[in-house]
Amino acid sequence: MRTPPHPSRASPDVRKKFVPKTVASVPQPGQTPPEIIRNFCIIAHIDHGKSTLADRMLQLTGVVDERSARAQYLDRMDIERERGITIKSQAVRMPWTVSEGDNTGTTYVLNMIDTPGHVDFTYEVSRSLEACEAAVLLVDAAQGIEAQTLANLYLALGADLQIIPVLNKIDLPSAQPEKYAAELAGIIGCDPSDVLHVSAKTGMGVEALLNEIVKQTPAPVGNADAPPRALIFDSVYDTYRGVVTYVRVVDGKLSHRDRIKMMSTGATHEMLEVGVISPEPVKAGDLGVGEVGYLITGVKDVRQSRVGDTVTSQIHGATEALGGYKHPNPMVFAGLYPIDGDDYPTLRDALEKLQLNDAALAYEPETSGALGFGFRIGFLGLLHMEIVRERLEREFNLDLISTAPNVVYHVTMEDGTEHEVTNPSEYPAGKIAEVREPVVKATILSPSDYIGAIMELCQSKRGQLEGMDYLSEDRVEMRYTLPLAEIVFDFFDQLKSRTKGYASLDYEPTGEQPSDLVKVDILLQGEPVDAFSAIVHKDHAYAYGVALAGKLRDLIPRQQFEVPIQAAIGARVIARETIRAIRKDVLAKCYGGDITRKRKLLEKQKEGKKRMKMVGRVEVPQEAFIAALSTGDTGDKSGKK
Ligand SMILES: Nc1nc2c(ncn2[C@@H]2O[C@H](COP(=O)(O)OP(=O)(O)OP(=O)(O)O)[C@@H](O)[C@H]2O)c(=O)[nH]1
Repeated sequence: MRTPPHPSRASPDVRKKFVPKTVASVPQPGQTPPEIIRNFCIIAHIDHGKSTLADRMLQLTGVVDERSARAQYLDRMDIERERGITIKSQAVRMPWTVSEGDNTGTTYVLNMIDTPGHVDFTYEVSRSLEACEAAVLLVDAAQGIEAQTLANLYLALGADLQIIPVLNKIDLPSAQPEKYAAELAGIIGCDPSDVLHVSAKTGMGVEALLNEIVKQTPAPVGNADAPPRALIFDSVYDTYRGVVTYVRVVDGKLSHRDRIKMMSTGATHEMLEVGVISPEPVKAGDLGVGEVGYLITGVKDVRQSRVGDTVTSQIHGATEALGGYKHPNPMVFAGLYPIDGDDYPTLRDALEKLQLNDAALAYEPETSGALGFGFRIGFLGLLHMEIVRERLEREFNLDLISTAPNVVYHVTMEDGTEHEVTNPSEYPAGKIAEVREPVVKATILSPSDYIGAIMELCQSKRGQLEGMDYLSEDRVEMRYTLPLAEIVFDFFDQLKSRTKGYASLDYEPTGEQPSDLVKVDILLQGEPVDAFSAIVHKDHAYAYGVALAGKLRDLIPRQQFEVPIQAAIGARVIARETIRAIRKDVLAKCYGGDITRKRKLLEKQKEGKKRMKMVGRVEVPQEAFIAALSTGDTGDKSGKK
């Protein structure tokens, strides 16, 4: 094959041919003037097509070529890909040469931040927003506005972002662009003709959207001569490189030669690398005002590089941190126990590794009389819990039992002492003056046909209607205050089934309220089984006790003696079931004198016993724990998981 002449030695025409046009004109990291930077994010309700739109933009800007494009390029985690949801935010730098209007031909640097859409990860969305000047508000043209469309819009408006309204999936036959453009324009306060129409799937309208992003997004503003300040909006653990921290530079310059300081803790670190993602990491010397990129230090644990914190340089650093740092507090707790007790050390190591990548994950060891050694784990919400559990089982090959999830209660005793209860079995005994539980502000969006069904559901879950608005003649927004404990069970499933899947839900914590709560214990043969204790509202306690006792009666096999199952509040028994005695003679069917066959049967019976847990004298099969503790399968909290 003939080697082409080196561009510098070739004739001017040939040189043109060999120097790709884009490379020459693409501004390099650290040397990009803020005037040509556009930082934006895409916000939407779950499944409205953010990741697909991001893919299309990567292709159109040439960052990912046709060949290496794969669906949801930015969703890198296996679970993200399988479930089709985004868990961690991602940021990509894309050059875009405007193809229409005033600045046609000018190349800009777009930093796109793909955000997660689920309520559990709202904190990540709010951090990503801080790193941007504009938000593309994406709405499915066949579905219209949903609860998280609104929640995310309010977050974006709160962060002072320019909102670019876009209807997606206009290729669908069921799309109703006119209707939903009017709805969208109504909530933003723009003209329906300002709403862009795209199909992330076919790519239609995406080029026009990129031009519009350049036009509408304000350029970042910052002081280039000030000490560096950069906002951490994401932080991930990489097995080979340690913690990779994603930042948006607000002032000054972050250089790979700097030693840096985390302003919330004062911890300093050596900088090993800075760079940008495009779409794979590209090393750079510096990152200047308005730029979005990553930095790598020797840090091995994401908790030392917290989302929301400000990075500055150790020498001549900034003195004032950027606002808005908030520590994500776990909202839901559950016990996780290995089914095989020998796996406890593996579970401990696995949690340690997972925490490197998940700053919101909190855990501490706990022991249960029934389940043995395990951990009490704090999660941001139920989806977070499911994901952690799935990752533990899948990535570390563990079989786990999880106890029913519960929220954090604050208990004040009559003598004035305070207790924080994250595990029902630690509920204090004695004279209680007040119990407070967390409450949330829930927003439900639904076709107006289901108002009655939603009200009924919320009432049964101790909800308080705070307000109701019609978004259009047949869509309504309902606002409720609800105890978080009622939402973490099966509220969402019930809402979906009662509204044929049409309602959507978003919620945010709003504090605590005093409530009439009691602890219900389950006793087997008079012995309390800690794993089954639950804190429930007084009005639901009876139904809960009856349902769980009934369920355990069906799940626990008959033993050689009678086993009473009781549900009790303190010393007062509220429900009772009995498992009648049986003497199971495995040899009964084995008449005749074949001794080897008899021995085999006895051996088999012994094997079976190994999978039982002894609770007092009662043998409880693992399946009984799993089935009884599985979320939302109990009494008035029934529903599918
Ligand atoms: N017909 C059609 N389908 C689309 C379009 N955009 C996205 N989809 C489909 O809609 C589904 C959801 O798309 P995603 O891109 O995963 O949605 P998302 O908003 O990123 O979801 P999360 O990351 O979970 O918040 C996928 O099955 C896509 O193939 C579109 O323009 N037209």
